[in-house]
Order: sequence, then structure tokens, then C-alpha cells
Amino acid sequence: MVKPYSRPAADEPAWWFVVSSDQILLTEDNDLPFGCLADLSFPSLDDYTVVQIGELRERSCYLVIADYLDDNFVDGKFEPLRQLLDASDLEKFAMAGRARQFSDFISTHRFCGRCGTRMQAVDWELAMHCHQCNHRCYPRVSPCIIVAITKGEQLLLAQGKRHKQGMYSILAGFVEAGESLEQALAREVHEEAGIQVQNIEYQLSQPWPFPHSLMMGFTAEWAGGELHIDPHELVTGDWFDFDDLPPTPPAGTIAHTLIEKAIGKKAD
Ligand SMILES: NC(=O)c1ccc[n+]([C@@H]2O[C@H](COP(=O)([O-])OP(=O)(O)OC[C@H]3O[C@@H](n4cnc5c(N)ncnc54)[C@H](O)[C@@H]3O)[C@@H](O)[C@H]2O)c1
Ligand SMILES: [Mg+2]
Ligand SMILES: [Zn+2]
Repeated sequence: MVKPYSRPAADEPAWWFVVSSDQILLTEDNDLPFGCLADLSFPSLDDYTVVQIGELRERSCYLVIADYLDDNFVDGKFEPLRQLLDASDLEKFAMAGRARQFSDFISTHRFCGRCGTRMQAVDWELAMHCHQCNHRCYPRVSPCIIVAITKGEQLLLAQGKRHKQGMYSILAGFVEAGESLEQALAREVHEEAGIQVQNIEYQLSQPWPFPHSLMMGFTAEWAGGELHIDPHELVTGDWFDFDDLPPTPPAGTIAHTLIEKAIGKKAD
């Protein structure tokens, strides 16, 4: 059973996830601070919320919520979480995403959504509880589907409004309340591209902390319909030949893995 709010001993080597809003403290060489409190130039943790969020390579991981930035966190720099998205250490990125989501959860659940009373942290699981009306909240996880769709030797790619200039990706969208994954997939594909798909195959999933998605990845094949790209969500989109794709998401993203699977499957 976890004790999320237990304090680290001064001589316990641990990974430190110091989060301030959507930024995380990194060392000069873009790594996470690692070591025992006594060896790190951290201030006293008394003024901060500290949460034990799991284990990485047999060492505890501690989230320190540092929303009121303090000059005492001198060794290192606060950087956007995406800076850690390095395909060589996805475990570390996933744990940092967990830290960022827990930090966001705690800071947005200070008061009960039902009766307005101040909420208290539960000491044996990661939850916030209202002692007035017994309402209990857990960190929000939002399921999303993401799908690589092929048509013969072509792949459907689209440019999202929030994508970096010039980058194309596969279709994705949030699952709505009351929907199955299959229904969400069919709806999103129809809304965003106006087509129908078949031979839908589940491939893999990835937690995605921007802001709290759980990406569930599929491959599928075009089954019918003319391509009609939704101008509200997407800038542009088209079928691209497998050997002539525009810039796509980097290794480490589920979009990248699904694109490789879709293309590899066709090449068999
Ligand atoms: N890791 C990857 O490779 C990868 C690739 C593509 C997209 N994504 C992620 O997939 C997620 C969904 O993609 P999208 O932005 O195209 O979604 P989408 O097509 O459903 O459209 C986004 C819109 O959905 C609404 N929305 C926001 N949060 C919601 C929620 N929790 N439930 C229901 N609706 C909500 C908002 O109006 C928002 O503008 C995002 O978190 C995005 O970052 C990840
Ligand atoms: Mg979308
Ligand atoms: Zn309440």
C-alpha cells in the first residue's frame, strides 16, 4: 500500500520531480535531479507539498510541488516537460508525466466540487477527500483514440491547428462519456476526415501528460468515403505515399510508433 505523503529520509537516494506549473526542474545536462536530500542543493522541503509517486530503477520518485518558485532551487533550470521526451528514456518521461499530472490534480482540487468545502489529501492513496459530504476525487485520466489509417500504399496524415509548423500526424481525439473505443474511433475519423474505416486493430497505448490523456493506438484501413478534412480541428490533411511522407512526430510518441507499424504492415 502506498503512503503518498511520507517524507524521504535525508540519506535516501531518490529521483526528484520538482514541478512548477507545466515546467519541471532539470539538471544542467537535461536530466532529472537524482540523489539524497543531503547531497542536493534543495531548500528545506517543509514549505512544499511532497508526494511519493512510484519507483524508477528501484529508487523512490518524489514529486515536489514548487508552484511558488523559490530562488533556492538553484542547481538546474525549470524547463517544459517536453524537453524530457527523449526516446532513449521513455520510463523517465512517463514518470515525469505522472508527476506533472499529480501536481496539476492537487492544485486544481483544493475545494470540493460538490459543496465547496476545502478538501484534504488522503494519506494512503492519491486522492482528495471532502469530509463534509464525502466526495472523493482521483487524478483525471482522459482516454483518447489515435489511429493510423492506410489506403493501399498511402497513409492519412493531417496537420492539427496546435501542431508545430509543418508537422503532420495521424488522427486522434478524446473519447466522450458513454462511448466505447470503437464508437469514439468511428466518430472521430468521420468528424475529422469524413471517411469510414475497416480492419481496426488495437496496437498499443501511451500515457500522454498534455494534459492528462491516455492514448489508445490503432491501425485501420480506409473502407469508403471522400476525404473531407474538418477545418475546425485541422489545417490540412491528405493521403501520402509511404515513401514520400511529410515531417511526422518524433520517436517516443505513439503517433510515430503507429505510423511505423502501419507502413511496416503494408510493406510485408
Ligand atoms: N502522443 C502522440 O503521439 C499524440 C498524437 C496526437 C495527439 N495526441 C494527443 O491526443 C489528445 C487528443 O487529440 P485532439 O486534440 O486531436 O482531440 P480532439 O480531436 O478530441 O479535439 C480536441 C478538442 O476536444 C475537446 N476536449 C478537450 N479535452 C477533452 C476531454 N477530456 N474530453 C472530451 N473533449 C475534450 C476540446 O474542445 C478540444 O479543443 C491530445 O491530448 C493530444 O495531445 C497525442
Ligand atoms: Mg483530433
Ligand atoms: Zn463536499
